[in-house]
Amino acid sequence: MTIVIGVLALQGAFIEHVRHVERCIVENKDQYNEKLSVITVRDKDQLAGCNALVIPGGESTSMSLIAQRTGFYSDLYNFVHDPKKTIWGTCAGLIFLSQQLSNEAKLVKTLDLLKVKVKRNAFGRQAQSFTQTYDFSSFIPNCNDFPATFIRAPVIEKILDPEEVQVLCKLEEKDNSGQGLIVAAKQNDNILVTSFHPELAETDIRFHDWFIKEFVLKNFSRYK
Ligand SMILES: NC(=O)CC[C@H](N)C(=O)O
Repeated sequence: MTIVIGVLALQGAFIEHVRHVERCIVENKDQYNEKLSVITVRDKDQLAGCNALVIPGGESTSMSLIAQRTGFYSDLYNFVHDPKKTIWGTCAGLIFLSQQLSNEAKLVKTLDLLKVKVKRNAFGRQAQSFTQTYDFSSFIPNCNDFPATFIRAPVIEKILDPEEVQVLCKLEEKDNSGQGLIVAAKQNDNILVTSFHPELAETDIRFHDWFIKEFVLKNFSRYK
């Protein structure tokens, strides 16, 4: 049996995720206890064959509109709400998964999964995009120098259910209310979200490797 990781390919930076997962499979296969493959997902049939789904960065309004217009929204909704499935949303993917948006909420019909309130474009416009090295070693072993790219990135403003949602990374910068900016979190043990783009760290596959080991493989063995 092969575990299939799908990357939602309606819009946005999906190919970079596919390449990172492919590299993990080639370079780290000896460390994985199951066979893995990666596919792009554009329809119900492709989704049906997946154990995990990565929702990439891009534009959450477009992603949601395309999903609704193509009739794919309800299949996506059911997939992400199934605890047997493993989910990772980056940037627009995080927005698309969230329950509440604090700004421009009417523009995005979300998948209503992640129990948080999110602020879109929290760092400003495209020109304020940046890449910075962060220490993620509190949740990814030995990963103290990861280049994280933020592009019109959202932040998590509020955790709506602290029992289910755990903050993984909070930046020291503060928002208007003096809160640190939450840029990575997990819900239960099968849902990961990041404001930034680990798939844009050109030669660095540590984040994707950690997602595969910590989320995809563990969640698969939980329901085996
Ligand atoms: N890089 C990104 O995914 C940007 C997200 C975009 N600002 C949105 O609201 O969907």
